[in-house]
Amino acid sequence: MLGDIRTYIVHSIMNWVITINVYYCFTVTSSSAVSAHLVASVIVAVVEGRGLARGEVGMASIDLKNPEVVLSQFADNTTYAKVITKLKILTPLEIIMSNTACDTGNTTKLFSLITENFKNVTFTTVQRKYFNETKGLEYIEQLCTSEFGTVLMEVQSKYYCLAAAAALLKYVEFIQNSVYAPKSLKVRFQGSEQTAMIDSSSAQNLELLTNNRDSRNGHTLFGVLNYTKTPGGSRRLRSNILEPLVDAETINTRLDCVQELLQDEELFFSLQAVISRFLDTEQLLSILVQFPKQDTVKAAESKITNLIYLKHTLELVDPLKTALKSCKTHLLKAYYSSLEDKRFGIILEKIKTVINDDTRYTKGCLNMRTQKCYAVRPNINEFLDIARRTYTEIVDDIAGMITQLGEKYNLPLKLSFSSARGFFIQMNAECAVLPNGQLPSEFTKITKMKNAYSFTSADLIKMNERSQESLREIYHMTYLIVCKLLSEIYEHIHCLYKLSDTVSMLDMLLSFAHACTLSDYVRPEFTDTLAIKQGWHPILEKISVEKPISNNTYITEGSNFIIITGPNMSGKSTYLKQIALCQIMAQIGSYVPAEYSSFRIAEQIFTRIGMDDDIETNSSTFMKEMKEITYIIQNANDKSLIIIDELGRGTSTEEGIGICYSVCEYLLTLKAFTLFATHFLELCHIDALYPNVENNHFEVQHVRNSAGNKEKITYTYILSKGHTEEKNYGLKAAEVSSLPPSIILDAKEITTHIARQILQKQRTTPETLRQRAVYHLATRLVQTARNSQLDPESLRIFLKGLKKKYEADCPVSGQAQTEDGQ
Ligand SMILES: Nc1ncnc2c1ncn2[C@@H]1O[C@H](COP(=O)(O)OP(=O)(O)OP(=O)(O)O)[C@@H](O)[C@H]1O
Repeated sequence: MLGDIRTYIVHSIMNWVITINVYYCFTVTSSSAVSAHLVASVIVAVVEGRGLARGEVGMASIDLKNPEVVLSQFADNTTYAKVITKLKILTPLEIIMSNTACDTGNTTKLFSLITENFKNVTFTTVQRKYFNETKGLEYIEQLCTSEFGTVLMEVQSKYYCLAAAAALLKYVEFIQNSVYAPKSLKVRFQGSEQTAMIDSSSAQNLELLTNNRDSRNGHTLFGVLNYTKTPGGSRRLRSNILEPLVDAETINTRLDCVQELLQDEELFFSLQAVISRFLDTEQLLSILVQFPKQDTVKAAESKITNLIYLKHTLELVDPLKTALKSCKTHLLKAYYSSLEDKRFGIILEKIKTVINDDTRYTKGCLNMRTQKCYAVRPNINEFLDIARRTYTEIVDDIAGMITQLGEKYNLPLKLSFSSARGFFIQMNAECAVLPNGQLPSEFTKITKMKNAYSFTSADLIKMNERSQESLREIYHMTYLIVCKLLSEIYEHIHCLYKLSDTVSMLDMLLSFAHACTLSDYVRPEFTDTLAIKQGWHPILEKISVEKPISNNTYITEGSNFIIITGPNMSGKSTYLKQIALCQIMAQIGSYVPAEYSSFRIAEQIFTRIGMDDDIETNSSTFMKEMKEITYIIQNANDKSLIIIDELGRGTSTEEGIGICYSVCEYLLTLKAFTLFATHFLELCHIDALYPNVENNHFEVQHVRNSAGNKEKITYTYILSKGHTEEKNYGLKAAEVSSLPPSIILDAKEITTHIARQILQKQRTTPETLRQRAVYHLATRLVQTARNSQLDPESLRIFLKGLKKKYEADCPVSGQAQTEDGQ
């Protein structure tokens, strides 16, 4: 009987309510809402060792939307680059540190650096006593689910991350006004060695998540790859882009999946259809594992909502299994088996004993309100059934009243609902003829939006209150039933961790496959060589109408330092970024924009790009350059990929060349793969001293106009061997710009004059003549040595000796000068 009434009410409300203000109390699942998912919700506690242990840092973080505690502990250098990078990746909402880190007059360097780098993040200090490793261990023993219990072995003697965990969990329970249920959290220890490190300024330079032009648009690597359907999927993609994998086997396992998804269209579409119906499973878990300290109506309503979400989520397990049933690759099969966990079925069965079969997650606040109101099966609580009958009658009365009012005033009135106003009346202004152009005085709180009037009446306000009152009763009684139900299913709930992991991973892999279908990407291989055949820039492809010009890349251990030259606007920066982006794409398990590609796994990716001043840290262009290059020098190793796009441009030419030269020489001592773009053509000659240096340049074409008197540059964006032969290309680029012709003419004259003066001076000084002779001799010797049958080691020793001699004879400022003064 009650079931019938309920069905009747649901239908009648649906018929009467025309306008429903859509309000998702849970995060919506469309990809357009991605930015909303990226809103900061992570709290991090950081603590540093004291005395001899200074530099040893412990971190613990938790995402308020995901019940997973991530612990890490590592030794950092004096610039605290690792801490800052890790924090930037986490994009925290709040950072917690010990009050002893900022004792008056005794602020630690780590504290100053964090506050300097995270000016917009809430910063909280708590007493040092809360950073207590014993308490931390207790917390983890108590809260970590048995499935992730092995973490205890990993962190047992890692005092700093345990101390950070203690402060973090205490603090989060305090601010959330709730406690975590025993054995309910996933706790993970994250060693820094499992992922490649990309520092935050490189992430910015490469436009991984945001671009320098507009933080909202999707012209970023994230934008290129993000076709995820769930908030968890987009979060996973984001974190993978910032921290790509370094284990070729894991990457290949992912690539196998992407390949299968691309080859099996049916699998792709059926999987995507199921995945897109999932809600934010991590957030759901996060709420389910917390017990509110106080029972408020809001808390009650939220628990009921989440139980409905839980039912919705569990009902998707079977369709997901069906979609995965015939898959072939290892990872997809593993996900299929993880779904065979019996606990999904057990929880769902238990839920169904209390919750109506047809109760489900629906969009729209009134729909959800109705679902919550009638969620519990009839005959479980007699008083609940009576309260729901009362509610039904009130809603019926409200609907009847609106019909009567419409007839009374002969107006096309409609009943509407919003979470803020409750029930209210709406009327299309165009369909109504108002006496004296005014609404009857009975109507109050009138607002007009476009062509629709919204208003209420004193009676409707009273009825709204009554409906709210009876709803509160219903929620309260439902809440008690739901709590009892949840207490029965708690022991099984941790299978949801597996599910959320499966869903977010599948979502990300589907997203990679989706991106591939829109452009011809290729599956990367992992070898000792970075070889890209006809690769292109994925973000440029998204922005431009025409497909970008593609280029080859070939870097090996024997030829690991590539100097790139070419006029302004010829495509150097684009090419450098394209290589780093392809490397990241490959290391997260995505296909890459190329005809063929092979990568050497990079443990770190460094970039130095751009000429902007950093207003935030009050650094000049030059200082910013120096800071970035220092960071690279301090942290790079043989497995790094280093991209340097112009260096030493913020100071005088001679000093700039000097800096570039010495930086190159340092980097040449590493086996890192380095790409170095420069306008200092003097640098190109370094290949004479180092056999592992290679010169490449971007070609341009000169086209004369029909009268044959004016030359125009055409950019080919094609990379060729050797260094550029172009001269005065700055002036040529300026000609294309809107700089007035008179200024350009002046500039040309001055340039010619200065060049002539320099040449004159160089030709005449005995020192220059000597240097030139040494240079030519050195070049010839190198060539002879290369042509000889010397084995690589002897050749290296020979060249090193030669270099020393050359340096002694020929100081840096005069090093690479050739006859025409270049
Ligand atoms: N491969 C390409 N295909 C098509 N267009 C390209 C390509 N490379 C670059 N471009 C276009 O040329 C513009 C300039 O390229 P880029 O900034 O890479 O030049 P650059 O050589 O680094 O210039 P500068 O030396 O002045 O910094 C880009 O904004 C892009 O629109």
